[in-house]
Parts: sequence; C-alpha cells; structure tokens
Amino acid sequence: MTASEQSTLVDEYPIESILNRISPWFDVQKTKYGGRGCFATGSIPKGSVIHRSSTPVGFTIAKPFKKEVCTTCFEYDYGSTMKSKISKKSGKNTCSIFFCSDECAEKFTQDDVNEVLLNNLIAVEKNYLQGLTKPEVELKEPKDLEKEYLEEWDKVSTWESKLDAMKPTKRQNMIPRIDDSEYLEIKYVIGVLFNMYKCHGARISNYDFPELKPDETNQVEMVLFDLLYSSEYEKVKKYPYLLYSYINIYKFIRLSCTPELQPFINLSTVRAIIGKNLSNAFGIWSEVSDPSEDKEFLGYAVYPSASYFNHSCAPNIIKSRKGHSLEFTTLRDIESGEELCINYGNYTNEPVEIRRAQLSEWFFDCGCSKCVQELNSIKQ
Ligand SMILES: C[S@@+](CC[C@H](N)C(=O)[O-])C[C@H]1O[C@@H](n2cnc3c(N)ncnc32)[C@H](O)[C@@H]1O
Repeated sequence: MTASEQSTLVDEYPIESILNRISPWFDVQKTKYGGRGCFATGSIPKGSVIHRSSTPVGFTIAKPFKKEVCTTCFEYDYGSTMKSKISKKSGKNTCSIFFCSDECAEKFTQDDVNEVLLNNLIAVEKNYLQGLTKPEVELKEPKDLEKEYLEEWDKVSTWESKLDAMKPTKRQNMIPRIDDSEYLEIKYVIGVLFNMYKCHGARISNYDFPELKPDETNQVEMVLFDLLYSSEYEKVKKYPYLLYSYINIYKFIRLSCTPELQPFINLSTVRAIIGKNLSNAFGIWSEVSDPSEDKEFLGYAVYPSASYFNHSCAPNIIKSRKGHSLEFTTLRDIESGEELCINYGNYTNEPVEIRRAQLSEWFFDCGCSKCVQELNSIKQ
C-alpha cells in the first residue's frame, strides 16, 4: 500500500456515507443528468447558510499576482504589493511568499508543519526562475493521442526508475523549464501533496462538518478529495498538447520537492490531483464594487466539501468568498428534496446555445431544468 492510499482509509464507515455528513441541510445523491448532486433534506428558508468550507486542500496564485495576493486570506488590493513576506535564500536567489499582514504570515507558519509547505513553494520559485535560463521548448502535439497517451506516461515511469541512481547535480539539471500555466498548476499540486503529508495516518473519529475542529476539517476534506472525479483524460482529449504539459509538471514536481513530500509523489496520485482540479476548482477572483468592471483571475482553489454542488442556469444557492473560506446561501425558499445548485459562471439569461458553449470548458452539456425546458421548446 502506498503512503497516499493509506492516508485515505476511513476505518469504520463506508466511504461514500461521508458525503452525507457535509451539511445537516443536504444529502449527496446521484442525479439523472450529471453524476452526484446535493439534495435538501428538509425545507430551507431563503437566506440560510447551508455550508461553509473553511480551507481549500490546495490553492494557487497566478504568477503576475504573486506579490499582490495574500497567501493566507487571498486579499487583493488593486495591485498593491502585500505588506508582509516570508523570505528564504535558495542558492543564489532569495525567494519570498507574500501576505497582507504579519498575522496572516504567522497563521501560515503555524499551519506549516516542519516548514514543508514553505520549503516546497520556495523550491518552485527557485526552479521556475532557473528554468527561465534554459531554452524554451515548444510542446509537442500528439498525432495519435490514445496510443501516445499510454506510451508517454510509460516512458515517464521508466525515466523515474532511473532517478535514484543519478547524481543530485544531474537531477537538478533535468528540472524542466515551465511556463506560467504550469507554474499555476504546480503550486496547487504541492498544496494537496502537503495536506497528504500533514493528514497522513490521522485517525478520524468525527465526520460531521459543522462540529469539526480546524485539523479535523482538513482531514475530512482530504477524504472528500479522494471521492472527487478526475477529468484529466477529457481535458487532454480536448487539448492534446496538455499531455506533454502534464508530463513536464510531473517531472518538475518529482525533481523539485523536498524528501517529506516524495513518498506521496507517484504518477497516479499527481495525475489525479491535476485531473480533480479541472472540474472542481473554484476561481479566486478580485472583488469589484461596480459590476461592469472586469474581475481579475488571481488563481484557483479546491474545496472538496463544496464540490458536490452541480451547476444550474437558474441557481437556488449562491457562493460567496470570505477570505479563504467559501459560504453557500439559499437564494429562495427551498422545498425538501430539491437539488441545491450554484451557477458556475455568470450563465443565466443568454440563449441556451450560448450558455452551453460557455459551459463546455467544464466538460459537460448542461442538463439543468432551465436548459432542458428551453431545448425542448426549440425542438417543438
Ligand atoms: C463540481 S462537480 C459537481 C459534482 C459532480 N456532479 C460529481 O458527481 O462529482 C462538476 C461536474 O458535475 C457535472 N455537472 C454539474 N452541473 C451539471 C449540469 N448542469 N449538467 C450536467 N452535468 C453537470 C459535470 O460533470 C461537471 O464537470
């Protein structure tokens, strides 16, 4: 059994039953149109907070906003550089992680067992910068995806089996140059690997969300993370060049991470972590006072307990971000048994074809009741 498999054992419970302990307001059940969804266990008045997800299991801030977004609470102040930072010298470079206040920096340090997260984030910064001195490599486009997909990942296995025998300097030279989107993905993967390290071997005795202490919440979120679906292959089918990008990401992580995270790094775990972000991540956006202003995409985060809400073009709950927590509130009175849905973007009043095209990035054809009704009336 690998370290990561062992960390996800839930001793006394059938694992899926945990889904029904996320909130007293809803159960997670199969839908007829889109995997699982959240269904009200009783009537719920308008304005009720039905779930809070306090911390993501993995998050990432985009390269251009690195100094402008707080690593702890995601505060962004219209492009001002954050007031506080934690810096570490790494080789010739000094790399830093940024925070809006000393309190947020302190909170990061308190949660960072043995400085593992800091050291790995600093390693990413250092190896990203060093990679910029290497020639840019254009990503290949697979010709026969199905065949190459298996063959290329097999080649990575073979590459990996030779790593231990290699000198550290040779391994260091093999760290690939990464681009900004790979940098974004890598920081998220490292956050999840860190939580695997942190929660590894924990004995979980309580799964009822509203009653959990912070450490327990993190452990239960990691169990829920295991139950999320991955869409790695769907994404690669749509954008085949990503096969080589994901291989780059894997190699970078394998060669950059500190020994504490190495037991959790293997092909299936890292590919699943990447694949789960694709249909489950929540964007971290700048807040705007005027709705006509464009929001900035600052990064993204994965909150497993909040990932079982399906999309509807006529949503009955709304998500709001409070610092690094997410809160879900009912928009109207809800009847017992109704499905609770958020809107994944701003797709409500456009014609159904436009909404479907916008949602295709999420790899599904919307099956919400509004779309079904509108499509039926077009057919008639
Ligand atoms: C965040 S997950 C929601 C939970 C998911 N249904 C599950 O079982 O894990 C997003 C995925 O759910 C499915 N989904 C969500 N809303 C949908 C909708 N309106 N129509 C069809 N599928 C939907 C899609 O597969 C989408 O990629």
